Formats: sequence, C-alpha cells, structure tokens
Amino acid sequence: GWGYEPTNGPDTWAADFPIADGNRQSPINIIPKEAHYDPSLKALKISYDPSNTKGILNNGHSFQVDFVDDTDSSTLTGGPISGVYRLRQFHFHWGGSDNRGSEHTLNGIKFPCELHLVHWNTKYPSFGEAAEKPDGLAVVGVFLKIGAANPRLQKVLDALDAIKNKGKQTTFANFDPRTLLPGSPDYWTYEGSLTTPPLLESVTWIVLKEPISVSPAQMAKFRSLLFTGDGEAPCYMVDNYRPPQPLKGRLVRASFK
Ligand SMILES: NS(=O)(=O)c1ccc(O)c(NC(=O)NCCCCO)c1
Ligand SMILES: [Zn+2]
Repeated sequence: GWGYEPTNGPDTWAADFPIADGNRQSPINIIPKEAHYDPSLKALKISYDPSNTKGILNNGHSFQVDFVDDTDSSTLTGGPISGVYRLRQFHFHWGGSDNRGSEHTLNGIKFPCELHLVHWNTKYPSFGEAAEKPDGLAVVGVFLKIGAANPRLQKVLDALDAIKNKGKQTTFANFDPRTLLPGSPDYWTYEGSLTTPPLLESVTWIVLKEPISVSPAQMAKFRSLLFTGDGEAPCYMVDNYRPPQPLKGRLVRASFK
C-alpha cells in the first residue's frame, strides 16, 4: 500500500490515485505576499469538549487522536466556512530532522512538524460522506517550530510509548486540542484536498500564521514511532509528509493585513 518510502511515496501515488494530479491538491507553498487579504473573512470559532476525546492510534502513516463526533459538542464554525463542522481527529506530519517535516511551506520554508485538526461538515450524515464532497471537510493546520519544550504537547507525546507500532491504540481521555493552538487568530485559507490517499478534493484548508513551539527532545519522541507493525522489520515513522503541490490558479486568502 501507499506510504512515504521511495517505492510507495508521494511521487508514486498518482498510479493508484489519479486525483493526485488534480486541480485542488494539498499541501501548497504559501507565499504571504501573494495572498489576498479578505476583510469579509470571519474569525474562527472553535469550541471543543475535552470529554469527547476517544483514544490515540498509530495508523501506520501518522498517529491520530480521535474524538466522539456523534453530537455538535466539539465544533469549528466561522472563518471561511459556512455551517457547523465537527472535530473528528487530529494528527501530525514530521521529518527525520528539524529542517523538514511540514506539508505546507511558507515562502518555501519547511517547518519540522505540522498539526492537522480534521473537521467534517454536519450538512452530511458522516465523515465518510463528507470526505467525498467539495465542502465536506475543514482542516486547521498549525506549524510547529523548534524552540522551548511545549508543555501542551507533552500529554500526547507521553502516550506514544504505548502505540509504537502500526495498528496499536490506547486510551486517551480529556484532552482539549484548543490548548495546542497559538495565540494569534490570523490564518490563510484555500480550497484543497486530503494530503494522503485517497487525496479527496474536499478540504477547506485553514493554515494558522503563528507557529507553536516544539523542542528537539519532543521531536525525537515523534521520531520514535514506527511505520511498521509488531514483528515486522522496524522502520521509523519519519518524513510522513507530502511536498507542496501546484496551485493551478487557486487564490490563497488571508484573514489579516
Ligand atoms: N492530512 S489531512 O489532509 O489532514 C487528512 C485528513 C483526514 C484524512 O482522513 C486523511 N487521510 C486518510 O484518512 N487516509 C486514509 C488512510 C489514513 C490512515 O488510516 C488525511
Ligand atoms: Zn494531515
């Protein structure tokens, strides 16, 4: 199956997922000077209920923290979206060293890690249905940059020892993903896709301007995970990022001047 190795990585995905060469693929390189300030863009309204936290899973491509999404208790509204989107999960992408790892880039600069908070439009009956619609998903992206240790990340990182291998999951409760967000509300937004197969063109991307911090030791925790299952030859989970894709005429809007 698909992955991030030379034999199954991003350059091979178009064979099984031809939409990889589509007109609204993600991620992209964001060039702030070429973004269009849109005064009609609203502030993001984020309201999460920590009691919705369901668990943490190594899915063989990243690890994700899953949320109960059968009610409107953890939602995203406002910003560039209409209606109510429910939080489904959050996950990360990262590099084998601090000079790479993010999916979106800023003026061609890669960050060591990128957080994705995945939400789906409640006008559709489920995440799966929404994922197939052009306005089905909204993903908030947050850059992580090397600096002081981030205490908000630590509870997530401390759970990784229990999910080292592909397919492992463990209990994870009462986590408020809001604590992972930076102070500034400023964002860029554009129409794009999932950054992993099936690469569905259903995502309104909302990439926050202000990064959050992560320390080198915390990055080493991310890199201690394995792509591989128990009993397989171990392969460290690193460089699980897709590089930027062609803009193909899309506008990137900014919520700030
Ligand atoms: N990186 S992303 O654009 O925020 C993103 C958000 C939600 C997703 O569902 C996926 N991709 C996905 O689920 N692929 C199916 C197999 C994954 C492991 O089970 C990617
Ligand atoms: Zn992602």
